[in-house]
Amino acid sequence: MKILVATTNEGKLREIKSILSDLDVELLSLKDMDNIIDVEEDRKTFLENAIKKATQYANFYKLPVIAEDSGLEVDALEGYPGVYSARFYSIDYGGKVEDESLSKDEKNNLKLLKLLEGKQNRKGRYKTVVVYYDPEKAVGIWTEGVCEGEIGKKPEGSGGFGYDPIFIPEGYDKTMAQLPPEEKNKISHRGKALNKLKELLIKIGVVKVGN
Ligand SMILES: O=c1nc[nH]c2c1ncn2[C@H]1C[C@H](O)[C@@H](COP(=O)(O)OP(=O)(O)OP(=O)(O)O)O1
Ligand SMILES: [Mg+2]
Repeated sequence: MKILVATTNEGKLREIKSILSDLDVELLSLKDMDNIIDVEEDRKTFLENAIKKATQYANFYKLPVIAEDSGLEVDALEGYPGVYSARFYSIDYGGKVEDESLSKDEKNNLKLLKLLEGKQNRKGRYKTVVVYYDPEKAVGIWTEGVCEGEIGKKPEGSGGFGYDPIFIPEGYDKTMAQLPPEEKNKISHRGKALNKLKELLIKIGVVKVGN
């Protein structure tokens, strides 16, 4: 069976495909589709945004879909960036970063480090909500994952994506970007949520293990 991994984020796509690689399914990406629709993520929670992405993509492409909404919540910033994580650099909270020579991820990380300058409490966590939705069978499942950690003082490492160069997982003394992908997938919010989803999909007979 085919499942569309409906994300525009290459880093997420890579990790989702790797974590689900033991399933007997063909994982498609938006690049395999003839045309790409844009889903506005205007909801207040990861769950609502993930449901919106999963249902809109699934109903448009008439395929079972896995979609995800995730982000970083920082205690000293009242939980920001949260659902604004992808476009944190461009929102009013904490000011905007307009240096067009930087990538979106670099602008997000620069803004976060600036807002945390001199702050003792650097605790934060990655959160994700993953939604599986099959419009034909009217099956919808969602799972969530959290990875506790803290924000480092400067970017380190070249692995992963997004906030990984400044996110130090609990129990580690290096950033997520300094961990090999398989190690990140074992401890990450995404790995936890997708392994829960895998278990449920196998339990209800939607997928099997083995290629
Ligand atoms: O493991 C992660 N390591 C580092 N950063 C991460 C991670 N997981 C989410 N993040 C950050 C990246 C992005 O700035 C935001 C997700 O935003 P989010 O809207 O869910 O994804 P997105 O817009 O990149 O792609 P899409 O919506 O098409 O799935 O949180
Ligand atoms: Mg997004």
